[in-house]
Amino acid sequence: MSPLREPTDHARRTLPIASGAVVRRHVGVLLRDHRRALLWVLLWHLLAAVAGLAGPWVIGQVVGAVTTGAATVTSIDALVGLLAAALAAETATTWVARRSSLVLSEEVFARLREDFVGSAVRLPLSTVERAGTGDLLARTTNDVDAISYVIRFGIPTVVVSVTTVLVTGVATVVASPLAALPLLLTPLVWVLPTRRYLRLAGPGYLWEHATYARLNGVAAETVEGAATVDALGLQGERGDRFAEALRESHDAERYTVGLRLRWFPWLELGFFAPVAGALLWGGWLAWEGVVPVATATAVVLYVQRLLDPLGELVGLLDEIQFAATSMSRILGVAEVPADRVATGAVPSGDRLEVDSVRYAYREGQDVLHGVSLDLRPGERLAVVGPSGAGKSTLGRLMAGVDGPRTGRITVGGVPLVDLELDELRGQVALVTQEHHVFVGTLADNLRLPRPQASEDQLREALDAVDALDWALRLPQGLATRVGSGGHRLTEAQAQQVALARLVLADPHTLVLDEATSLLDPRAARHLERSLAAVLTGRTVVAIAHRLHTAHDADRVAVVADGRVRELGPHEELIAADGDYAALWRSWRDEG
Ligand SMILES: Nc1ncnc2c1ncn2[C@@H]1O[C@H](COP(=O)(O)OP(=O)(O)OP(=O)(O)O)[C@@H](O)[C@H]1O
Repeated sequence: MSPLREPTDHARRTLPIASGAVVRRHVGVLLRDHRRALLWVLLWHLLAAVAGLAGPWVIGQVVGAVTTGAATVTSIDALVGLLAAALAAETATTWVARRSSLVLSEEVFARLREDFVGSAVRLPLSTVERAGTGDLLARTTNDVDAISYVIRFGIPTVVVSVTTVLVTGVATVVASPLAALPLLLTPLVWVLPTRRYLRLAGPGYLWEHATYARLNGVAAETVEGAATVDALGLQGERGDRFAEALRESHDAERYTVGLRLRWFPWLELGFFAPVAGALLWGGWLAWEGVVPVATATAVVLYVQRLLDPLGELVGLLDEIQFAATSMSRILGVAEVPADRVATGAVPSGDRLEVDSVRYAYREGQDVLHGVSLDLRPGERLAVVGPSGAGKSTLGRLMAGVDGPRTGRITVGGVPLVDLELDELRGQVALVTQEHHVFVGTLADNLRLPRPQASEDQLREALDAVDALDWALRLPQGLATRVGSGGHRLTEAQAQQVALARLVLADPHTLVLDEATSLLDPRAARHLERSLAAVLTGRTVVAIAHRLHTAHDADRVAVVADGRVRELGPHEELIAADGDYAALWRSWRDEG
């Protein structure tokens, strides 16, 4: 039983899957947008199929002439000449037809891929985090590959096969409706098993795809966390997870292979029954003199000509079914609702305000319960509290990464989620330990927040974070390629690049979440200097996991159980002798 018929927690948390109707509509739009090219492709294939009809007809005439004794050398020569001309015409039209359908499928695939990339890069961060990278990775790789195969090879084959089957089928019936009767055997044998197969294959393939997503997720997580796996000796545990994900994939593949195995024998029967029927029935009709030998021969050859295209079509039906589920997964990415809608409102001032904010990662489980905070421009606010209290969540909301479930977080009176992302990043930014260096030059990496920044501005930003020296010493200076496969930057250098980007983005408010805690102490001290340079003159919310940073702040907010318990300057909170004073004493005593 496929687990997707009863959605599991995993299935609920993955990205959406588009319905069959959406997939059909989208395919309709794709075909409509390429209808001119499609019409040409159909026309060429039609010509090729018509040219292909001449062969069996000529052979039928030769057999008829020989068996009735009416053959002369001249008439046979003329027929063979006709056969050669028909073959040449078929070859030429088939070549043109195949070429035009390959060009069409490449265009359709390119469009689909561009649409998908467009939706994928617009996905809200919180959605990607909740779904895990595995699901998105599987959609970008396995699903795109499955569709690519069907579009590149499937569309041309379907067009060729359908036109050949239709044209040849019509020619068979026109040649002799009576001799063509065995053609009916195919649908008779196919209908029921194929309906059953198609009904079960859709959910089966969806399940199979979901298991690939899990497998990709486990693989990506293991590679990303390789150092942790090594340090904590988690090889066994990761191995077990792989085994479990593989087992599920194996079960899903077994299920779909089982479906195919039960369907294929009926297909085979449907192929060969009309050929055998046409031979026996046509032979008998000719023997009895009901139809001429030439016609019976042509009909048998026509029916036999149907075998290849029908075989291709049926083989593809399975691939198309598989690709249709991939298509639902790819189109599903576009169904994720935007987590912000820019209203065009312009903030008046730099004041960040948090008003009665609630937030839940999972429905019905709030982790922030009505938080309110008013940041004074230029101040430094430390947010402290026990682990799991909601500090990082509050930080993400204050930086506009996620929107609150209820309540408002505004800058200059405008909710953060009403701002364009570019505009938002110029107002407030989150600084974490994650600092990805993208593949490209160092200058490309620095220009991400400000594509128009001049070389001098890049140097100034690097200088501000004390990184200009090493940057200029790189093999090609700022033009050095960095990121995966390029010049390797150290952790501290990568963090400095991230800080220099902040200088270029120039937000008035920064939310710092444990910015330096993963570095070795020497690098951390150096980085703290760089960080201090970036912080100067800005409003700062520091998610303080070590209390000494709280001591230096203008005000301290104590967060516990998703609520702000205390708020005020360090000295005042100590004097009040509440939660903060207790935390402070225990930290000082440990120190
Ligand atoms: N991505 C997530 N999905 C579901 N729950 C989450 C997620 N991130 C955090 N939580 C939960 O939200 C609550 C608040 O977590 P948060 O990380 O904000 O606390 P914190 O005070 O920053 O803790 P720490 O100091 O340990 O980082 C915790 O109960 C945590 O388990």
